[in-house]
Amino acid sequence: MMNAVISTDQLTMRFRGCDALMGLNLNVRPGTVFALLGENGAGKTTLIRILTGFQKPTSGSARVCEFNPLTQPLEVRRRVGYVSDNPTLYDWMSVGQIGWFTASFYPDGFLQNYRESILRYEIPEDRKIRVLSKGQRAKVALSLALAHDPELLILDEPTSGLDPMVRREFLESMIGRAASGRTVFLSSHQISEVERVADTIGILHNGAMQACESLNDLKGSMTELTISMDDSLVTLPELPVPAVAMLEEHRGRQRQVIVRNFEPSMISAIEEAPGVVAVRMRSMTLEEIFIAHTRRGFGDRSSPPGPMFDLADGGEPNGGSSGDAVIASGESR
Ligand SMILES: Nc1ncnc2c1ncn2[C@@H]1O[C@H](COP(=O)(O)OP(=O)(O)OP(=O)(O)O)[C@@H](O)[C@H]1O
Repeated sequence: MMNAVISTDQLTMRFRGCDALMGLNLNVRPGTVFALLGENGAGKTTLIRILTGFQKPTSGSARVCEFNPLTQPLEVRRRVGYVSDNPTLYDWMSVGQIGWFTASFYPDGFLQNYRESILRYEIPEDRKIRVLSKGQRAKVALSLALAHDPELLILDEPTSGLDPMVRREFLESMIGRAASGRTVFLSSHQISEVERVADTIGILHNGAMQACESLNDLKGSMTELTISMDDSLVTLPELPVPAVAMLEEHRGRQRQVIVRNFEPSMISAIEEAPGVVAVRMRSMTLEEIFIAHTRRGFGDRSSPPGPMFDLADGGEPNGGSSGDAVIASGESR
């Protein structure tokens, strides 16, 4: 079995006036549902276009199913099903014709799988693509991408256009694919949906991977502490090793600190520090973790002295931070 279905080495994509990807190192293991999360413009589509051979990177390299998408695009496409965020289908064909046409590029079994999928989605085969609703087009695109039962399914915003019921069923079917050893790599803005199905999460921000780990590890490693101090000017106590403060906000005498590697047993050490009145800890949802990772200043606190955020001053850093921070190495691990 291969070690990584997708691997990238220092993958960099520079457009004129824009660094879309900045030295990305990524490994996606087989049999996983990997969710790539990122804000608008984070570089998700650029990464997917490189992985599918549609875009040549400025530097660095990528391998998909052990092939180079640039020099071995056919090998890659044979093994990969891909649905872009804006699938282009031949509008003048009917739903049946496009299946028949696409089947000619794939081994036997494609057409039968496609027709079964279309039937399940209740789309008439004789309907022209051009008159389909957005959701029906998405269903046709998904049916085409899945009909050759690909080793790797790459989906860019797969559920946009699908109604909630179909979205849920579709995403849950991805868990079954992963259980059978196939891999699903999807980019999404729908964090709560992703949380139900993904086992590994990558958070991309300004072209750099801020976090890349299993959902359980990511959720288990991040904690929000609310520390009440007896004076708003007292500095926060040092956190016990290996806890690291990643982001800190002031609200008068209260500090909200997002901490990596915090253990409940550390609370008493903080409570005993000078100036500390009370400490509360709370685990974070994936959505909160995502928002924290994409905030200005995240990670700056991991290399003290970090900037302080004062909400009373409109949330702007007053510690002199410039630009966006990255955690530790700034790479996926
Ligand atoms: N062909 C191009 N020429 C110039 N800039 C580009 C090009 N393609 C992408 N970019 C820029 O690269 C950055 C990343 O874009 P990308 O489409 O990868 O983001 P994304 O994470 O997929 O965003 P969204 O969630 O909005 O789809 C953006 O700043 C975008 O403007």
